[in-house]
Amino acid sequence: MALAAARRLLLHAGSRLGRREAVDGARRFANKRVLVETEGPAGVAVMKLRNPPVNSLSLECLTEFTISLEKLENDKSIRGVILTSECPGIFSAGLDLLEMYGRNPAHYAEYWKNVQELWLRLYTSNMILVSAINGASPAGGCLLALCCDYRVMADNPKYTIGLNESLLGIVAPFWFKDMYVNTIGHREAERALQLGTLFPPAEALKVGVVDELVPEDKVHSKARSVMAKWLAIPDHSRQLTKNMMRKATADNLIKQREADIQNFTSFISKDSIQKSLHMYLEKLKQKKG
Ligand SMILES: CCCCCCCCCCCCC/C=C/C(=O)SCCNC(=O)CCNC(=O)[C@H](O)C(C)(C)COP(=O)(O)OP(=O)(O)OC[C@H]1O[C@@H](n2cnc3c(N)ncnc32)[C@H](O)[C@@H]1OP(=O)(O)O
Repeated sequence: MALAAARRLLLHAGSRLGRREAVDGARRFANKRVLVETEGPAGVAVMKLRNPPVNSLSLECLTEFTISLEKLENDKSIRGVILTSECPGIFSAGLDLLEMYGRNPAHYAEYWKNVQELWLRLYTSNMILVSAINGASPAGGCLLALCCDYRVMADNPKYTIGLNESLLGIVAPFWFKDMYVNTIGHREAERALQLGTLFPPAEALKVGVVDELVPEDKVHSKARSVMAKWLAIPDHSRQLTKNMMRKATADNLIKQREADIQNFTSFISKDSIQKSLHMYLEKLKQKKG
C-alpha cells in the first residue's frame, strides 16, 4: 500500500518536473535512483541507473525504474530509450540480495511482484530499447540488458555478463530462462544456466548475449548511432514485429503471475536457500577483506 502511494506521488511529481524543464528544450526528470534525460537525438531518452555502490535492484530502485519507464511510455514524443549506468564499472549487480535474504514471505512476495512488473514492462515495451552496458552485469543486470532490442557492451575484460544464479545456489525462474533461450538459443542457454556462466565481453559477443563490443569511451556514442538506425524504421511495423517475437514469452508469465510469486516465495524462504544466500553474501564481504 505504501509503495502504491509512493508510486502515485512520484508519477505526479515527475510529470510536473518534466513539464517545467521541457521549456528549456532538453528535458530531465529524476528519482533518487534513476535519472532520465531527453537530450540528443529527437525522441530518445537516456535512462541512467544510479543506485550506488552496485546498482542492485532494491525494491525502491525497481519501483523508480518502473515509474520512469511508465512515464516515458506515456510520452508520445519518446520513441527510444538508451539504458545505462551512472555507477563506475557496474551496469547492475542484479536483484538486491538483501531483499531476498532474512525477510518474511510477505516481503518476498511484494518484491517478486515488482521484479515481474519491471520485466514485463521492459520486455514488452513499444519503445526501442538499447543497452549501453558500461560495467559488470550479472543475473538481474543481465536480465535488464536482455530485455533490450540491442546490446552494446564496453570491451573491458574486467566486466562480465550472464545469468549466474546457479553459482548462488538459486535458480533462474522460467521467464529468465525463456528470454535467455530466445536470445542465445537452447543449447548455449542450457549450458550457461547450469554453469552460471559470467561471460567476459569477447565470449558474450560470440555466444550472442551482446550484439557489439566497443572501447569503453565509445559505448554511449555507439548506442546513439545504433538508436539512429532503429529510429529509421517505421514505429508501427517495428512494434508489431517486436510484439510478434516476444508476446508468447511475456504471456507465459502473465498467465501464471500469482503461481510464480508463490513459487518464488516458498523457494526463497527455504532454510537451505537462505543458507546459500548467506554464504554468498559472506563471500562477497570476504572478497573485500
Ligand atoms: C523446482 C524449481 C523451482 C524454481 C523456482 C524459482 C524461483 C526463483 C528463485 C530465485 C530467483 C532469483 C533470481 C535472482 C537474480 C539476481 O539478480 S541475484 C543477484 C546476483 N548478483 C550477483 O551475483 C552479483 C554479486 N555482486 C558482485 O559480483 C560484485 O559485487 C560486483 C557487482 C561484480 C561488483 O564488484 P565490486 O565493485 O568489487 O563491489 P563489491 O565490493 O563486491 O560490492 C559492493 C557492495 O555491494 C554489495 N552487493 C553486491 N552485489 C549485490 C547485490 N546483488 N545485492 C545486494 N548487495 C550487493 C556487496 O555485498 C558490497 O556490500 P558491502 O560489503 O556492504 O559494501
